[in-house]
Amino acid sequence: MERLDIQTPHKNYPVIIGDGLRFKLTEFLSKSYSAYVIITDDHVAPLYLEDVKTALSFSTNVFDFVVPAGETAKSFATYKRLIDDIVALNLDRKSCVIALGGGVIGDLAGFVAATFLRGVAFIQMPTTLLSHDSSIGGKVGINHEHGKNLIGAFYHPEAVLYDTECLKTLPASEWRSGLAEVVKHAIIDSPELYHRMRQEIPTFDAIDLHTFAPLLKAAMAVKANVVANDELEAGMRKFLNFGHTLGHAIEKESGYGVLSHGEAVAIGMIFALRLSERIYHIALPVAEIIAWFKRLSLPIAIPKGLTSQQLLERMKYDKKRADGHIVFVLLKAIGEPEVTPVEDAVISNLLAEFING
Ligand SMILES: O=C(O)C(=O)C[C@@H](O)[C@H](O)[C@H](O)COP(=O)(O)O
Repeated sequence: MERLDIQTPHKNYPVIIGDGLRFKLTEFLSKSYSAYVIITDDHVAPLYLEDVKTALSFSTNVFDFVVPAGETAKSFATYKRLIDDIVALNLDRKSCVIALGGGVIGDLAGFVAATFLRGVAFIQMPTTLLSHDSSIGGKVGINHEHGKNLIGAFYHPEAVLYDTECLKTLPASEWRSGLAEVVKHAIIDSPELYHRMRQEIPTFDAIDLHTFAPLLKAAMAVKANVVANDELEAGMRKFLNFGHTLGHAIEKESGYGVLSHGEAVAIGMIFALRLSERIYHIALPVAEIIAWFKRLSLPIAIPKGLTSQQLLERMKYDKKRADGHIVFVLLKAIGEPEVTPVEDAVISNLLAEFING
């Protein structure tokens, strides 16, 4: 079992990583709660919900809510349904929400926890590779018709319990999605971690959980360190958004679920690398990264049918925008991200080239 400690000005909490944590969940609860509300989805529920309920069987107040799997669950409609059902239970403020699932469930359940009775305790139990990222740092929320994650809060969990046994049942598409964020953490962190990952995960087929586990922990440590230094995204936390400015626009414009979050971020990273070269007049190892992404089965091109105008307009809703400009996380070198406003015309020209070539 491994442990990372997240320390922020507002909250300290542990991230526990290990096999079979769902069976011993109570060992990691720092206190008991008046009720437990498990929120999960219809892919995860048949696999792991009963295990978690069994671990909580000492309590007579355990409730579970199962939502449809996928990004579309991060909606006002699903949020309202959950809040209506939870309010009807007449629970008190000593209740605890448990998010059992991937990034969508963590964001949605976390937003329910942050807003029900102005905030109740919340535990993240990530079950996917992607949620190595989203479960840490307290970003919770839902999507809006204008874009991803536009409604939300910073609301930390009491603990993150990452049962790595759940990764064994993940489909390949979920592995790809999570892999993109693992790789992102290396690219923004340091040449050392980037080279280590390139060597140790040369291809998608070469991944085995045993050798991958230390890399996953290294990616989580990058995230933990950034969050500890900039809890509310006033500065360096924006670096974690590398690839997301275009990635979120692609996800939204192609229709949630067509590409996974990680796949859209992979394309966004390639675009941000090209934009970095253009704006800073530097050479980055873009060809090397493209070749690596291809071996990892990650997409590198904008899906057919999307136009530069459409993506530009969508990016205008990005949360990083400032003073009328779309803001990108660019790279001066591997491990040297920088937050930079970019003129619409520059984005638009490169998008057109990216789409056509
Ligand atoms: O935790 C963060 O900060 C991140 O930006 C991590 C991202 O990888 C993650 O996808 C996040 O949900 C995006 O946040 P948003 O603020 O752009 O909605």
